[in-house]
Amino acid sequence: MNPERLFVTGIGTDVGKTLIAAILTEALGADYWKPVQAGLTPTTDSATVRQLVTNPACQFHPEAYRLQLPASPHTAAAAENKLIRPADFTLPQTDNHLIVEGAGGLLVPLAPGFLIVDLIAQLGLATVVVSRNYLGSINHTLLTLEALRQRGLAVRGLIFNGEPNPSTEDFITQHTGVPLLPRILPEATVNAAAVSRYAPAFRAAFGL
Ligand SMILES: Nc1ncnc2c1ncn2[C@@H]1O[C@H](COP(=O)(O)OP(=O)(O)OP(=O)(O)O)[C@@H](O)[C@H]1O
Ligand SMILES: C[C@H](N)[C@H](N)CCCCCC(=O)O
Ligand SMILES: [Mg+2]
Repeated sequence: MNPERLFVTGIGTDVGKTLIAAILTEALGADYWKPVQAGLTPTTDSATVRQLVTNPACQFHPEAYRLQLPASPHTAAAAENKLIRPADFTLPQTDNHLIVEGAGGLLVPLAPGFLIVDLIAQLGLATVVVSRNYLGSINHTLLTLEALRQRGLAVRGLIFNGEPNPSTEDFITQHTGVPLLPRILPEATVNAAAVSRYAPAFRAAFGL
């Protein structure tokens, strides 16, 4: 069976990509890679996923760029007199399933003329899109899905995270025809137990 190689993107920053990357990593027993980490304190996304995952099959690959400033990666890089180079991004060597987490949303800049969406295309990965409900999230979700469609990039599934909103979710689903993966509810505590609870539904969704 071909391993799943998925890029977790979202409709913006703070929508739950790291939580969902942890759930996918746990569910598939996958490797995890965050190519660009902007902001190192209080913690990194890779360290967070490490804490949330208990499946011993999971391996963690080092970031290509670790930048101090919690800002857009192009800004965080400039603050350290660095320029992010597309050639520095090559997929980690593994035969395992691989979950890759972006930074912010799809059109976040890494360098002049090089956005997160260009990185997805360069790596040749299918996407998982995370949407979180807030007023304005319909527009952000449709724009994200349209940008992927225009570039011919595959969507393995859309995940609604947080407080459900049936009217919003039904419109997005019907308008785009995008496949859905299991939804994530608001969790009182984001911890390994919560991640483990969602893993079986995701294993089933991936036919595992
Ligand atoms: N379903 C949920 N229930 C409770 N808290 C959540 C849920 N989803 C996300 N959070 C919390 O919301 C915050 C932002 O989530 P997360 O860090 O996963 O966002 P992100 O999309 O990965 O952001 P970034 O662009 O910085 O990588 C975190 O504190 C996370 O624990
Ligand atoms: C610092 C933050 N948590 C993310 N790592 C980067 C978010 C970049 C957003 C840029 C933008 O869309 O304006
Ligand atoms: Mg994250």
